Amino acid sequence: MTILDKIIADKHKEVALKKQLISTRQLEQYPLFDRETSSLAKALQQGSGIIAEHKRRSPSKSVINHSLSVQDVARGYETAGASGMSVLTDGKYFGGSLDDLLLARAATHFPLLRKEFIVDEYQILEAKAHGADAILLIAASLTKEEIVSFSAFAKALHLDVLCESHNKEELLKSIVPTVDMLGINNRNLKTFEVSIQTSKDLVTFIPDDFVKVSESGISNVSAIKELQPYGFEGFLIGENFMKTDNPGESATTFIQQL
Ligand SMILES: O=C(O)c1ccccc1NCC(=O)[C@H](O)[C@H](O)COP(=O)(O)O
Repeated sequence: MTILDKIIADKHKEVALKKQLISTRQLEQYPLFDRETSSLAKALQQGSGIIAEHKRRSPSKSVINHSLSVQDVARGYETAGASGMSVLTDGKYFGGSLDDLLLARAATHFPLLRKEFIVDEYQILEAKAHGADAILLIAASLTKEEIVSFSAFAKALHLDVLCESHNKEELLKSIVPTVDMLGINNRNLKTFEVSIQTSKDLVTFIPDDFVKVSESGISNVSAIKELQPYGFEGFLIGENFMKTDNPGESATTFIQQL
């Protein structure tokens, strides 16, 4: 069983429990549910292309940073000129929560991605109700039919969709018209090794009408300069910023060098 299998098995149980407490109808009545969203895909094309992540810990790094307030991190990223922010909302493996998303929303106006392991439409409603502009779909844990239906559901709520892959098979099943951004995740989930070569190898299979995003293991500006000629317009960066005392300041220095 891989770490992703474990996370997904837990996620199914978590969603089933939550549904007993808060119905989809109640989620639709949350004040933020009717908020007008902004497009993360467009922001990537028009700005720095950096999606800066809030990430306290992860299966590959037990502690990254637990001492910061999410609203300070969010404000710092927005001021730095990031095109958007990824907010991890998984609690068990990443130390995140939907409250993090809500606080990041309250502190900023730029596009927010709910970074979650989505297995059910319910989580897409939660994303919208807590102020997200975009959701992540992980091809490794979804069927093609689920990618089609979840992305269509998100688009109907005016949320952008980033669908991420680790290999060619996952990428090919992610090529769906209701997906806006196709992400290549550079982290091998069996070994946790990261290599931006994965992005370079797989990008040839991405049609030009999708925004191309490279994710994970980006730790310097030269990686971005290497990836841009391959057509990447989005770059998801977590640990490199979050491991510092001031992620916003780190993002500022990084973006100024682009
Ligand atoms: O980061 C992990 O260890 C991880 C393990 C299992 C599933 C997903 C995982 N990470 C999620 C991400 O995709 C990254 O947080 C994101 O791309 C940023 O990566 P990085 O810049 O390397 O922190």
